[in-house]
Amino acid sequence: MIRVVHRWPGLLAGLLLLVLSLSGALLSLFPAIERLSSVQPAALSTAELAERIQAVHPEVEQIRRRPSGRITAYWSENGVARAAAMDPASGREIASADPNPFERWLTRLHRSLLFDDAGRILTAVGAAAMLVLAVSGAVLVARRAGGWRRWFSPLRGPFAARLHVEIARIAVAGLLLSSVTALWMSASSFDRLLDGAPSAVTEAEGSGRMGMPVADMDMLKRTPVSELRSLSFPDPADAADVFTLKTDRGIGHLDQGTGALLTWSEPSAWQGVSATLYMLHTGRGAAALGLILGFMALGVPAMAGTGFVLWFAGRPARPRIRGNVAAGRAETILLVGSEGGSTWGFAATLHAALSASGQAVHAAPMSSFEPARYRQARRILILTATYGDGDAPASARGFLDRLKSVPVAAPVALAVLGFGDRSFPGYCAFGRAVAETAEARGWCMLVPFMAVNRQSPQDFARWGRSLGAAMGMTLDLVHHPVLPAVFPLRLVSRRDYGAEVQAPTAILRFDPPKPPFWLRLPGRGFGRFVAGDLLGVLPEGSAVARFYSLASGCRDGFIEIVVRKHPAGLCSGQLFELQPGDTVNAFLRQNSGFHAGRDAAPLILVGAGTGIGPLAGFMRANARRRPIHLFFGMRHPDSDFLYGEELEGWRRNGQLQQLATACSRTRQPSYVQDALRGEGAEIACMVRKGARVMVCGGYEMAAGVSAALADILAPTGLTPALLRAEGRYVEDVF
Ligand SMILES: Cc1cc2nc3c(=O)[nH]c(=O)nc-3n(C[C@H](O)[C@H](O)[C@H](O)COP(=O)(O)O)c2cc1C
Repeated sequence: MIRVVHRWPGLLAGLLLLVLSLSGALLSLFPAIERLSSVQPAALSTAELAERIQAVHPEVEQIRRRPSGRITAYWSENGVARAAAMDPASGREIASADPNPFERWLTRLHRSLLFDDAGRILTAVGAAAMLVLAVSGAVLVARRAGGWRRWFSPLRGPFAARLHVEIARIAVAGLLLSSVTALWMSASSFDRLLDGAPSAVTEAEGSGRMGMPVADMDMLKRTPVSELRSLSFPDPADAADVFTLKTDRGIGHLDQGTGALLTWSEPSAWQGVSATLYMLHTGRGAAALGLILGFMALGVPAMAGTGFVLWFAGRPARPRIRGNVAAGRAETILLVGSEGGSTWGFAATLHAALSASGQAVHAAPMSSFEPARYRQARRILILTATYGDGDAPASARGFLDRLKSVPVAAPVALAVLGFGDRSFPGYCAFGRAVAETAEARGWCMLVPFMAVNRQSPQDFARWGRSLGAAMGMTLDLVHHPVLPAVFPLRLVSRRDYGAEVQAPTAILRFDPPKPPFWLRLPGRGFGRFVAGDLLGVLPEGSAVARFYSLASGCRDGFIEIVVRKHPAGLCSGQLFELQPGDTVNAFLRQNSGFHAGRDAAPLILVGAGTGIGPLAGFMRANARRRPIHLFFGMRHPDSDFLYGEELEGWRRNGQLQQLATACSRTRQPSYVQDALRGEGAEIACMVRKGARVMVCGGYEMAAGVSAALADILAPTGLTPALLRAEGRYVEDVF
């Protein structure tokens, strides 16, 4: 919803906002230039200033001081009205008082688009659109960063999206201030607010006398020029006329014969607020702030450009769902938990099938779960993937906690379909946890939980049939998976290991693809990556990708993975056949849960076999020499010591502090968990001091490492579960 609120004002008012922001940024320069070029009188009183100017121009009618300090005098000469900027020290003219024609034109453009009232209404609409964009944009930035406190946390994603958010982070405060003050000024220019003109000065009887020199008038002597706004002189032919003095503190009338203060009125609170808002918007009186706001306004063209690119590029990972009914009107609520987008494709197929049978269906991410909004709902269908160790995918964050806390919506039945991969130990574990929690909370289940393996259209169709039966209808779900956008990667080198120990393994290095700039800008390129992210490889003859942890980051200039050949593995078999120059179709998937991070905390890396891949990437990227202890398990050092030479080099130059190996096919077989126990005291000490543990490898190895670590940490009162909760124990397990 908030995204829609952000998108449409931006698209509709984009051009108007460009004109307003660019003209505003240019206008912000004038108060600063004027301030620099004005002579600032030192401790001068209004009486002295008026006397000096009157000495040169006896017919002076008014003296004005601008917030920049510039003094302008107005007088008539032979019946002709004259005005000039004056030197307060000499009372002489120093420059023309006429505003720069370009400034005048720019001001009219900014205030009214060179039209009158219609233009002013349009600029007010522009200011309102800017306010909506700034508020919704701030909420979106906070969401993306993971909370308001993480406002400046590092970003990932397409270049255009990152640039858009980076600029917004800096500019949003200025844009909020500019749009609120602009709205106030528009409203007051239409007399909507109570500021109006300064409160009327009541006429007071003067003495009827004339001729007192300005230099002798007490009130003028007591008013420093720095507080002066204007001083109007009385008509020399009219004894009843008075001096009018306007200062920062109020307005008064002075008797021209005695200098006595006849009336005095101070500005109301509204006028005070109005003057402050005017100053904040124009920078008149606060030139430095004006320059800062002007600079922030320059972010608007950049954000408009990147915002348009993002809108135009759309979200390729998520298919468009046509005819999505509002949550409050739908009988069927379809909640989707997805990270890579493929589950959204299944949801779109289900949505289309149910809509075709006349149902009103609302599809939304699981993170938006809000039963109170589902006023007409009769059923909630949940389609969700599983990630990591039974974790929720990105669009389902917080769902389980919410399910546990909201009251059960009695007439609404629920069904859960899990998407996963049987090769993971926690097969569809998150979907299963959702179904179990719902049942335990007392939700009525429409059909029992079912799992879809590797995005199987057959599994999906089977679930559709049982769902249809429960709903008393025929539901044929024919799903054609949408293939991810893949890039051909060219193999540049390969190193083979492990044949002698029945573990054929290869380190494959590919050239990174270089799609053209116009594809990269909206995020349709290969993307930026670091070690620990995933390479999705699409084998020939299959629509389902296999994922490999990356052993390199984009700064290395190549893409590297470690592959073990499985006896009947389609993908590993094809990868193993590759020779330099051959290509494979692949795409990038971020895996932020398994990044080494940029902090200086020591790392304890534990890996076996191909699990060394991302760990090698962490060491290669360890330019700052943070302490890294590696525990590496292999079969035999003569056969599958992956990265053996590099490890030696990294140890020599400090990128790796300590290496412990365990070999399972030597005369004294040992495993990484044994190596860990061997150095238990040192590990416990490092963990107590803040070290982070990262484990990569097979499920059994990871289970053994977790058990060993539990024993090692027992005396310290810490457990792997506690460390996991703090993000100090992470696994990439396969
Ligand atoms: C990094 C990663 C971790 C995964 N972890 C699991 C898992 O623990 N259990 C499971 O059943 N499937 C796991 N899967 C498979 C996904 O759940 C499955 O491919 C799903 O269809 C992806 O849906 P999505 O594209 O909508 O995110 C994992 C996939 C990846 C890429």
